[in-house]
Amino acid sequence: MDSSVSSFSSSSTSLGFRSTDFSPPVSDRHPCFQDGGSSPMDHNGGNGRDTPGDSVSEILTRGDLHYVLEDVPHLTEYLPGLPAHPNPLQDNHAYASVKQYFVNVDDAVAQNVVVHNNSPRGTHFRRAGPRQKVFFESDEVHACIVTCGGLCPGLNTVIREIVCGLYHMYGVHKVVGIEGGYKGFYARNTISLTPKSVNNIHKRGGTILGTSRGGHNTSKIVDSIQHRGINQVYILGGDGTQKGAAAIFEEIRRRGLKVAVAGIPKTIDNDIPVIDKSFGFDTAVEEAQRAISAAHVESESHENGIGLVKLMGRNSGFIAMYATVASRDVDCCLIPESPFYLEGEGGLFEYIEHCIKEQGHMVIVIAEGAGQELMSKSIHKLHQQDASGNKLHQDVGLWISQQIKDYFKEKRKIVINLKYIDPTYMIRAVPSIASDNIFCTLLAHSAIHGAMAGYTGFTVGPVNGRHAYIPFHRIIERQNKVVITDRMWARLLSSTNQPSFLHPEHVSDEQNDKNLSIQLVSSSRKENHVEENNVEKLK
Ligand SMILES: Nc1ncnc2c1ncn2[C@@H]1O[C@H](COP(=O)(O)OP(=O)(O)O)[C@@H](O)[C@H]1O
Ligand SMILES: O=P(O)(O)OC[C@H]1O[C@](O)(COP(=O)(O)O)[C@@H](O)[C@@H]1O
Ligand SMILES: [Mg+2]
Repeated sequence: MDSSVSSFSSSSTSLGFRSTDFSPPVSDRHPCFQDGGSSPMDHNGGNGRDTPGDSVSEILTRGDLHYVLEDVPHLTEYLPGLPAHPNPLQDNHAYASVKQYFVNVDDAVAQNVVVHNNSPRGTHFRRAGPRQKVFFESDEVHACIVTCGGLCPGLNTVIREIVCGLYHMYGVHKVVGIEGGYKGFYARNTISLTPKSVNNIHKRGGTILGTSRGGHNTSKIVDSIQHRGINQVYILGGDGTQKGAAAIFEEIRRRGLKVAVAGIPKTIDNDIPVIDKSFGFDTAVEEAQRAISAAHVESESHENGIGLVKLMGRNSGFIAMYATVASRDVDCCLIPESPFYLEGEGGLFEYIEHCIKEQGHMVIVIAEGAGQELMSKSIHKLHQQDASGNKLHQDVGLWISQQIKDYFKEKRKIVINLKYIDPTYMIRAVPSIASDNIFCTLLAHSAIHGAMAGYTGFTVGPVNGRHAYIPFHRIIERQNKVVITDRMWARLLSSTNQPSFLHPEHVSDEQNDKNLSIQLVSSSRKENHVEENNVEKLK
């Protein structure tokens, strides 16, 4: 068996806000495995669940060897009489021949696949994929798709694949697009989406539906869903959007509606936790290479040339980090997770001077959220937010360009040639690359299979390479950040040779241990050699 997918096979103790007893074996009891298809049982056997309507955020099941399943809700929890039907996929000419096409009902994806002898089995998520039984008949489905937040390469691909997947796999013909993000539910008309109308949209950047920030009014949105007779809601968006999706799901459940809510995580910042990666991220990193290459060419062609590239990354520096490691033309990468300082020993200016003296040029990549604290010390600006409540950053690229120019002109009397490239919107407005298109297709299909099978209140995404249904609360409880004590940041430090920017006076006793590993790498880089045992500490 694949180490990242396991099947639950023991009796269990129920814990958490709601609980599930999986004994006897789930596969005997789950409606998806029942022939009649109209059992009133709930999706885990009608046992141990709280009464419908309770505010629930966690569904935990525990098993042998500390197995934990963090499950997602199912429509039958609050609609216990809901009939199940055979999955029409079994008669689909393309899929009928696939051996074991339907996933086992108790298949789960392990969050942690690195194990030791006797280590606990740990947290698992329900494996995504088609089930033998569905809880919607094809002609009953009225699906809608909405895209929210910032743009991201691949949005149109996901839209296309939801429409085509519903149509071709499940015979669903009623799919509408909500225009302009969440507010479109109550302020705009819907547009009909058919395989024909979406056929070529994956070749375009952006979203054919439009997007927006702000405007999330839960009751107006659910009123609109109810009045339009929509029963499957596919929501594409980042952390803010998934919070909104969670609120919509809770309200739908409170009203007792037969409506499945499926989230598809979208953000080029890659700041969504649990999942391996968000779609469009690879495209953004690829596109960023063009800007970095241009910066490199410019910097190499001028005396004391400095190419400075600003990349997106509000709170997380993944794009900057991956673009840097991929390119190898970058001498310094600055991200929000790794504070830096400008002047003095070990500071940015000293390193820039070292680079231009040694190489004659250098390339700096800076994430938009980096250095914000430094900047606010020198520029006094009111705290501003966008319509969704996200903090609006000041332009760190412009600011740091000016700081570098001023320092070398006034304090070092060195003429430098700095070219600032800001491709931030270019890297997210492009169409997705082929690998992201495949990723988007799988995400769309996983979401469709989950909704058709009656699951709701979930976000779909890859966990250790396997698609899983993840409860909303796990997605929205925190943001994914670059861990500067992990190996990837060490790879970056070793590739750029940049300093760690750990100013001695900023290293508190409490942080000493954490920072030690970074300092070790920083000093060992001078010998062009990173000891394996130090790298181990970076994990
Ligand atoms: N805590 C929240 N509760 C409900 N809706 C939210 C919340 N945060 C953001 N939203 C809504 O989600 C949408 C997108 O959020 P935003 O933060 O702009 O982008 P992203 O989803 O990409 O992070 C907006 O319409 C916003 O109103
Ligand atoms: O100018 P906009 O459209 O608000 O977008 C800017 C933001 O969008 C992002 O690219 C992605 O953010 P979201 O995932 O929240 O959409 C951020 O890196 C950036 O700060
Ligand atoms: Mg966001």
